[in-house]
Amino acid sequence: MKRVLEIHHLVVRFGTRTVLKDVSFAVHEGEIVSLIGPNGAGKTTLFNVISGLVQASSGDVIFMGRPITGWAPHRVCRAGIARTFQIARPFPEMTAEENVLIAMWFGKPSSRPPLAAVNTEEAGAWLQLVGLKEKRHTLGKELTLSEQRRLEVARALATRPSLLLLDEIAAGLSPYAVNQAAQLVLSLRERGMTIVLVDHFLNLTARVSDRLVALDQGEKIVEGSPQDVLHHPEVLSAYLGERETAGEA
Ligand SMILES: Nc1ncnc2c1ncn2[C@@H]1O[C@H](COP(=O)(O)OP(=O)(O)OP(=O)(O)O)[C@@H](O)[C@H]1O
Repeated sequence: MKRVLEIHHLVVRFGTRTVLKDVSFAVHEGEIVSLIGPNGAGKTTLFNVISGLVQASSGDVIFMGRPITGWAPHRVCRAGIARTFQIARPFPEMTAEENVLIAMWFGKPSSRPPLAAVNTEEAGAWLQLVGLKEKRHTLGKELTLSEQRRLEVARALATRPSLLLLDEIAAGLSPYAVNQAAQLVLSLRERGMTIVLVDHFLNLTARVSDRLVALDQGEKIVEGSPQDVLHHPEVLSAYLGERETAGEA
């Protein structure tokens, strides 16, 4: 199976603090892989390194076989990696449709048509996919939290990525909206999209993921099927905060 993303021995330091310690894993085409771990484990930092917002101290990010370590965010996006953010930030004074049109335009630098000529039908299709077609004329600032999150996904998809990074799409949502988010991820999987997901809702990640990669305090502690990882003693211990200290009786 083709490797879309490879993380090799990634280390990130902020000053004297090492927040990612020799992390390695790979994501294959069509897979959904979730990064899990308690607060401060390093999940968002890992997303930030992949998407070019944080520089790695050492190690490599390989995308579709070529190193992209240290690339600027716009270059990473145009290479085919799109991400959503924990805090959705649509353009507030633009409609949902205009938000998607901008993303479509941004994602096509080589054959960029004038903005006015970008295809509203295609924008409608992305909005339909995330369940927002009927909100296409609603301003970004008037959408609910759940709708803004879905608009983020539509904007990310509109850049036509080969890899989608979804950061906390279910945080702060009602159980109904969490379920909608899970359905959306599953529908993207059916379309063959390769996805890396960070989410605190373990029953969402377990339900939609092929594999989980568990981090704790910047280290990868285990990876494997959701069933295996969620029952792994080190994962249970990390979530319960019951780490044993070496040397203790
Ligand atoms: N710019 C920064 N400067 C210094 N320390 C940082 C910076 N960004 C993150 N950290 C620290 O790095 C560690 C990992 O943070 P990160 O946000 O990646 O964890 P996380 O697993 O995403 O946590 P959460 O689930 O709470 O979002 C934390 O201890 C955090 O305080």
